[in-house]
Amino acid sequence: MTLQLTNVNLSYPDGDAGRVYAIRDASLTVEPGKVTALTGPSGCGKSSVLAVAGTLIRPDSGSVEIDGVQVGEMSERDRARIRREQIGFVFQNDNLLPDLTVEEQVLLAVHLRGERPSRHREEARELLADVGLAGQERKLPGQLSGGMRQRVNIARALMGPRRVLLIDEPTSALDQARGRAIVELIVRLSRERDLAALLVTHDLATLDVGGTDGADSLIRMLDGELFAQVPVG
Ligand SMILES: Nc1ncnc2c1ncn2[C@@H]1O[C@H](COP(=O)(O)OP(=O)(O)OP(=O)(O)O)[C@@H](O)[C@H]1O
Repeated sequence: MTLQLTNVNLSYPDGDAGRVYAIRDASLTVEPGKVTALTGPSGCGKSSVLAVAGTLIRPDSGSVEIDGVQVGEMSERDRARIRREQIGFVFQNDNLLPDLTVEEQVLLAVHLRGERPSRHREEARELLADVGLAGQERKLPGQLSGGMRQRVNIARALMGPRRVLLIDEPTSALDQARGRAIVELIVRLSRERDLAALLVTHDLATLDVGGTDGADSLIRMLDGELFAQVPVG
């Protein structure tokens, strides 16, 4: 499903009646099965773009569409449903709960949707095997490496019928080789599952943009503006 932002503007209140303009007239399209990387200096607005794309924040103006459906104009209740059912989030910090096993972390996503986790055990196991964690299902996060924890995070984000994957700095805690492996995993899963993936990163060395295992395109962001969606070869 295509993710499309068109002419999005976003500002936050900033002290006495001032505003800080985090996103300025930004448009981008992420096609299903493609990974678009978004990069730029700290504070340029990258996380704000993810928050708008993920229906966590309503923009001041402009539209957000998932598969042609305007999500910006939906009620908060419908936006929350879209978020639960269609959008997978992977954040910088893995947010894993220390007392839950790897399998339980992944099944938590199902539980939060109000479904019975026991019905999804097989799906969770297959997903964990797919991200390279077969045999690790009963481990606790404290027993895993940083790269393995990020894989759990990715598996959790993919539980259920996802269409869009939003990823914030997934490699910041990893060395370059492990970071590259995580980006390759995100690319492979996005292709296999036909997900529109938007990946924020500072870590250009892990992207291999235009390569067979790398991101499909790269957008640069500066002071709230997006520049050139480049399909680099
Ligand atoms: N809740 C908020 N209230 C006020 N200002 C905010 C808020 N969130 C972000 N900002 C401001 O909006 C601008 C964009 O922030 P954002 O976090 O989107 O940037 P970023 O590129 O993701 O930064 P980083 O790479 O450091 O995470 C910054 O000037 C920031 O200070």
